[in-house]
Formats: sequence, structure tokens, C-alpha cells
Amino acid sequence: MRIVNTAEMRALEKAWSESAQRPLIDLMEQAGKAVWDTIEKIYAPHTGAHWVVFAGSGNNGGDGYVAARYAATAGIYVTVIHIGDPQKMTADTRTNYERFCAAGGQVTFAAGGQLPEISEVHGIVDALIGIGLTAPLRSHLLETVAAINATAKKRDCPVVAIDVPTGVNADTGNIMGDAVKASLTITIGAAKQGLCMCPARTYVGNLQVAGLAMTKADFVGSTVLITEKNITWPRRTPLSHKGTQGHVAIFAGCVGMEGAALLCAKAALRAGAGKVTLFMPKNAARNIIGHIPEVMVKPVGNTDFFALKDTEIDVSGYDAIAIGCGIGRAKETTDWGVAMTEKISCPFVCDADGLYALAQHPGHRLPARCVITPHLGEAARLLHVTNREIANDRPGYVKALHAATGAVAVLKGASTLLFEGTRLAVNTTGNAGLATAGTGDTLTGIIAALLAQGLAPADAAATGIWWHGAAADRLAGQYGYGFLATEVADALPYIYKEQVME
Ligand SMILES: NC(=O)C1=CN([C@@H]2O[C@H](COP(=O)(O)OP(=O)(O)OC[C@H]3O[C@@H](n4cnc5c(N)ncnc54)[C@H](O)[C@@H]3O)[C@@H](O)[C@H]2O)[C@@H](O)CC1
Ligand SMILES: Nc1ncnc2c1ncn2[C@@H]1O[C@H](COP(=O)(O)OP(=O)(O)O)[C@@H](O)[C@H]1O
Ligand SMILES: [K+]
Repeated sequence: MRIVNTAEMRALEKAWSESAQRPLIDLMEQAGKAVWDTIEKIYAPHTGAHWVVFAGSGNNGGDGYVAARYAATAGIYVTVIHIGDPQKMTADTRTNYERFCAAGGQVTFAAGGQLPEISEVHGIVDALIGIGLTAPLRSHLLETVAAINATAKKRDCPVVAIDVPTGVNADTGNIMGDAVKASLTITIGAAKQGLCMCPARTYVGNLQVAGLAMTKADFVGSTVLITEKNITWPRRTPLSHKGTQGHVAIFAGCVGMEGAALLCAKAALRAGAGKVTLFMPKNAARNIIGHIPEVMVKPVGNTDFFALKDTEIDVSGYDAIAIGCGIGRAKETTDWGVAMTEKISCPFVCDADGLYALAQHPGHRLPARCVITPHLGEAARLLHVTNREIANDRPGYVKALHAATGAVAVLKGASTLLFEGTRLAVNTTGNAGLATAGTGDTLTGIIAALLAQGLAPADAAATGIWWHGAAADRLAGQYGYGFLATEVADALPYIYKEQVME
């Protein structure tokens, strides 16, 4: 599936119009026709069925008028309810409004709050707003959206959104006040990236792309989904031994947060690392020796924390390193953490308190072989913005994380995002069961293990995110929510077996 952001979509439309020397209204014609053709194919509405099209004054409304005209021609009883000021119709929308009226179509104008009663309806088309939404829905639109959702529920009829369900931000996937709950979204030309992200995904329903003349067969959008079809897996051969599967060093834990280190280590082993060595401050190490017999534990220094003198530890013999889970936020520890990022010469992943350390040293650059895995709060701290600013534009901020640090950037959360410098990648696995302590530590261990087994940093990040989410989906299928981070680690081999060995 081709996936684009809205700027890219508008550029595509403009480039097509210029090169084909045709007006954009020709695309609107194609879009509206494709919408009605898809509705016919999926719902096969009978002659005389009543469909209601809600149209706005922007070009999304124009698509709606074109679809309504094709519906009427096909013998459907179609009515258009135009919401908002008809004086503000774009030129192309007005032309299609006039064409619909000339073909005998009925249009009711309504302000939003006072909608006509819809007593019998077989389907609703949402052509209120598409990619033109930039701010939270104004009140009259909020009322219309609520009325559409309530009517669809009451009448048990499908709602087909044109391009984007009204209220969904097509770039970020955020809900701008409220949104139409579509059964089917027919997106025009190429899928808009926001449609593939949470929370929008629950409003989109079945997603269909209506291909237009402007999207050439070889066109690839700047956004990609991370699915089982495009990730890379580490392999074993019958001759593999622990020395060929990579040695991970983990710098994690402090007194009181030993568990973070254990989860990271366990996940690294479950993700196939040949060997795992855990470096931990002495007083913390004492508490966990033997907890995971497969892990080699190296107590460090003489304190409860990592400290600057620990930069002397020899890290040259490892294939990948994980740094930061549960190391705490003592000043000496943060100085040590930042200094270590300069000393490490192999690929590494930096998470949790390691990211806190980086945030104390603004401007510190990381090598391209480093993966950072902040959640929203850690990203906000790194970029010196608020959590809300990040939440409002996660795709923009994952790119900002890469730009600010130079590392492969992962922004965790529902629909984890990845940016390595060229394409935005959106993960498709995972569920709210992951909203439990320690699941981030397991992700760090997985990515470190994949780096140690030779995957390139961007591939290790993509496979790691997908695998972690797939393990959680398997657990959610078994238990619902309430599974533990340890169990996410333990579920990894089952997913590997399904994906690689069967
Ligand atoms: N450029 C073109 O000719 C084409 C456009 N297409 C369609 O046109 C859409 C984009 O059209 P536009 O750029 O006109 O934008 P939209 O029609 O998506 O949105 C603009 C309209 O929404 C209203 N609006 C925006 N934010 C609002 C808010 N917060 N509260 C209430 N009302 C709000 C505006 O007042 C305006 O009427 C696409 O999604 C697609 O459906 C397609 O037909 C392909 C061709
Ligand atoms: N609602 C959700 N849907 C999908 N994944 C989620 C959700 N909530 C959290 N996660 C995932 O769970 C993990 C939590 O990581 P993090 O917050 O660092 O936890 P911790 O610090 O306790 O290890 C991340 O991989 C994140 O993407
Ligand atoms: K719409």
C-alpha cells in the first residue's frame, strides 16, 4: 500500500495537473466516481435505496457531490446535506454541486446543529472534510459528526468516509475533538499516513485506496508500515553456536531498579543473542546474581550507581550494547552515560535513564549506529518541549529526534514510529496490554540482540518493534490484558517460530 503525508499528496496532485495539463476538477471526478464504484462493489445497494451524503464546502465535499451524481445515475435515492456556508464552496465543489442539481439531485443546507430528521437510510457518505482539517472541529461540525455516528448506530447502516473520516488528522492520526466512525474509508490516490496510526485506526474501518491517474504504478510514498512482510530476521544454521549469534553487553540497573536490567537481559536472550553480559553497580548486582542463570553478571565499581570511573570498562569485545534501563538519574551516572556513548564503538541502543542522561547534555550527538527508544515523556525531555506538543505531532517529532541526535529514532506508544533519516515507518503490532511496567526494557533487550546478530540499526529497530508488538498481541489473544513484561520476552520465540521456521 502506498502511504503519503498530506503535503506529499497535495504535491502529487499539483505535479499531475501540471504535467498532464489538466485541471484538478478532473481528479475530483475520478475520485468521486471511484468512491461510488467501491460502494457499489462492497455494499451492492439496491435500486431505490436511500443514501445520504454529508458534504462540506471544501474539495472533500466536491468528491461527495460527484459520488452522489453517480449514485443517482445508478438509481439510488440520494440526498445531500450540505453543512456550513454554501458561499464558501471551492470553485470545483460548486461546479459539482451545480452538476448534481442539474441532474435532478436534492440538496438540503444545514448549519450543523439543526439537521433534518433522517428516518430511513441505507448508507451514509461522509464528505465533510478530508485532508484540509488542521484545527479541532468547530462546534457545528462536532454536532454533525455526533449526529452521523448516532444515526448510523440507530439505523444500523454503513458510513463511508471519503478520503479521511471527518475529524481525523490525516498526518498524525489524532482525533480533532471527535470523528466520524466509518465502516469503510475510501482514501483518494494513496493512503494518508494518519489513517494507519492510533487512535485514527479505530475510526477508519475497512481502508480502501482509490487509485487515481496521478499515482503512477511505481510511485512509493514517504511513509511505510512495519509488517511481517518487510522486516528482516536473524537466522541460525545447523552450525550456529553461541559465538556466531552475537554477544550483548547490557549496562543497566541500580539499587531498587534491578528488574529493569533483568528484563532487558531476558529479552535479549529470548531474541536470540548468543551471550549476554550484564554490567551492574556492585550493590545492585549482589541482589540479582543467579536470577537468570544464562546471564553473566559483572558487578561494577563500589557504589549503588554507575559512575564516571566506570568509563574505564573495556567494551571492545561486544557485538552490541544496551545502555540505560534503570540506571537512575544521579549526576555522576548521567555524566558516565553520556561519556559511554562516545566510548562505545559497536552498534548500541540507548533507553530510559540513558535518555535522561542525554537530555542533561543538550546538543550531544550520537552515531548513526545508535538506536534511541524514548516514549513520549522521554522524547519531550530530550527535545525540550511539552508532552502535549509531541502528542499533537508524533510523526514530526520522531523526525526531530533523529535530527537532534543523529540516531535511529523510535518513538514508542500506540503505533510506535521509527525514523532513520529517509522514511517514516509506522508499526502495526502491539496493544494496550503493553501499558505495563518493564515492557520498554524488553524492547531494548530485543533491539540489542538483533543488533548483535548483525542486523543494521534501522532493521534491528523495525524488527524489534514489530516482534515486541506481535508477542504482546499473542498474549492479548490468550489472556486479554494483564500479561507481564517477562511474558512478552517469553513469547518471542513463538513468534520467531511462526515467522521464520514454519
Ligand atoms: N485538489 C483537488 O482538487 C482534489 C481534492 N480531493 C479532495 O479534496 C480534499 C481536500 O480538499 P480541501 O483542501 O478543500 O480540504 P477539505 O475539503 O478536506 O477541508 C476544507 C474544508 O473544511 C473546513 N474546515 C477545515 N478545518 C475545520 C475545522 N477545524 N472545523 C470546521 N471546519 C473546518 C474548511 O472550512 C473547508 O470548508 C481531499 O481530502 C480529497 O477528498 C480529491 O478530490 C482529489 C482532487
Ligand atoms: N496503548 C499501547 N498500545 C501499544 N503499545 C503500547 C501501548 N502502551 C505502551 N505500549 C508499548 O509498551 C512499551 C512501554 O515502554 P516504556 O514506557 O519504556 O516502559 P518501561 O519504562 O516500563 O519499560 C513501549 O514499547 C510502548 O510502545
Ligand atoms: K471525509
